[in-house]
Amino acid sequence: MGPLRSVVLAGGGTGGHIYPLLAFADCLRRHDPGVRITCLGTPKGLENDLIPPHGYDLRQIPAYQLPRSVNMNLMRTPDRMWKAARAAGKVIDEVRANVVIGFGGYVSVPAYLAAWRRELPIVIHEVNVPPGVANRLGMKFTKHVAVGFPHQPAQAESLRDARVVGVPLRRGITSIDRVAHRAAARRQFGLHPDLPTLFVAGGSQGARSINLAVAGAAKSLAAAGVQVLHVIGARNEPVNVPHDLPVPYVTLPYLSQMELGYAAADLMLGRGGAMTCAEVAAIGLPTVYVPYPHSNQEQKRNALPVVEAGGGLLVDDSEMTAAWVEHTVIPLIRDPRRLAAMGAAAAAYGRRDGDEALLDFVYEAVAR
Ligand SMILES: CC(=O)N[C@H]1[C@@H](OP(=O)(O)OP(=O)(O)OC[C@H]2O[C@@H](n3ccc(=O)[nH]c3=O)[C@H](O)[C@@H]2O)O[C@H](CO)[C@@H](O)[C@@H]1O
Repeated sequence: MGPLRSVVLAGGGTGGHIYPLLAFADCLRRHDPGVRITCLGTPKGLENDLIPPHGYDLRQIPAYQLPRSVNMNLMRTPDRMWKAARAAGKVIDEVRANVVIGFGGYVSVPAYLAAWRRELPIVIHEVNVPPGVANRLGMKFTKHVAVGFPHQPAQAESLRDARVVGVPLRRGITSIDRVAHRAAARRQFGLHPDLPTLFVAGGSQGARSINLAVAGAAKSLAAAGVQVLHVIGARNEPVNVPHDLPVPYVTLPYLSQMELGYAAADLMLGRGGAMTCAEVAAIGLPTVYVPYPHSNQEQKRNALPVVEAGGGLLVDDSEMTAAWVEHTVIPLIRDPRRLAAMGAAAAAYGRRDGDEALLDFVYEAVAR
C-alpha cells in the first residue's frame, strides 16, 4: 500500500475535466484498492451524469462562479466562494483526506482553498496552455503541478517547472487495438466492416461548423465509398443528410463509449480539445483537427505539436466547408499508406501511461 489513505478529486464542468479525473480514479483503485476516493462536484455539473456510474462517491458543493481571469479579484463574491470552500472542507474533514487532486474547472477552486487552509498537499493536473483560471488560482497554493504535454512548460511561464506526466485516459480507450477491434466496432454502429470510415466528433458538445461541412459533403463522401459515423453533440440540431445514400452515414447525439468510435475509424475529424488530442494520439488515429476558433487559440496550441509530428492535419474553422472535405478529406481517407504513416506518427507522439505517471507524481507529493 502506498502513502495514500483518502483522496479528494476535484474537476467538473466539461468532459475535458471529468474524464481525466475518472481515469485517474480507476488507476488509483487498481493500484491501491484500500484508498478512499471521494469526488467533488456541483449540483448541475456534467459530473453528476459521468461519475456515479463508475461507483465513486460524488459529493456536491455549492457552485462558485469563477472569475474570468486570475487577475480579477478572487474575493469578488467572497460569500459564495467561502461557502463553497467550507462545504469542500467539510467533505475533506469527513473523509480524512490526505491529499487533494484537482483537474481544473469551477469545482476545483473551493477544493484548493479548503486544502490550503488545512495545509494538505495539493496536486494540480493541467492540460492546456494557457492553464485554465481555476488551476492558475490553485497554483498560488502548491508547487505540485503536473501537465499533459511536453509543449506546455515551454509555452507557459507558470508551467515552467511542471512535471510532464501525460493525460490520464480511460482504459477503454488506451486498450484499443485499432486493427483487432475495427470490424466489431463498425458492426455495432451498423456500418460496413470494410469501407473507409470517417469518424466525426466535435469535442464534448459537438461542433456546428463541422456538422454543416461534413453533412454538406455527404453525397460526395458516399459517392467516393466513404462511410461516416458522426457525433453531432447532444444540444445541436440534427444534420441534414439524404436518406438514400448508397453507403452508411450514421449520426448520434453523443457517444458514451468513445472507444468504439475511435476503433471504427480510419480517420477522425474533430476539434482540438486537449482530451481529444491525447486520446487520438495515444491510439495512433490520424486526425483532421479543426480547433475551436475562440478562447485564446487554446485548441490550436493543443493540436499543433501532434500535427507537426506528422500525426494529422490542422484546418481553420473558417475553412471547414463541404468543399474542403471533398478536396482534402476524401483523397486522404482513400490513401491507406498516407493514413498509416500519419497513424504511426501520432502514436509516436502520444502516450498511454498518463494515469500511472500522475499517480507516481501524487505519491511523491504526499511523501514530501
Ligand atoms: C471549447 C473549449 O473551451 N474546449 C475546451 C474543453 O474541451 P471539450 O471538453 O469540449 O473537449 P476535449 O476534447 O478536451 O474532451 C472531450 C472529451 O469528451 C469525450 N467525448 C466526446 C464526445 C462524445 O460523444 N463522447 C465522449 O466521450 C472525449 O472522448 C473526450 O474525452 O476542455 C478542454 C480541456 O480543458 C480544452 O482543451 C478545450 O479547449
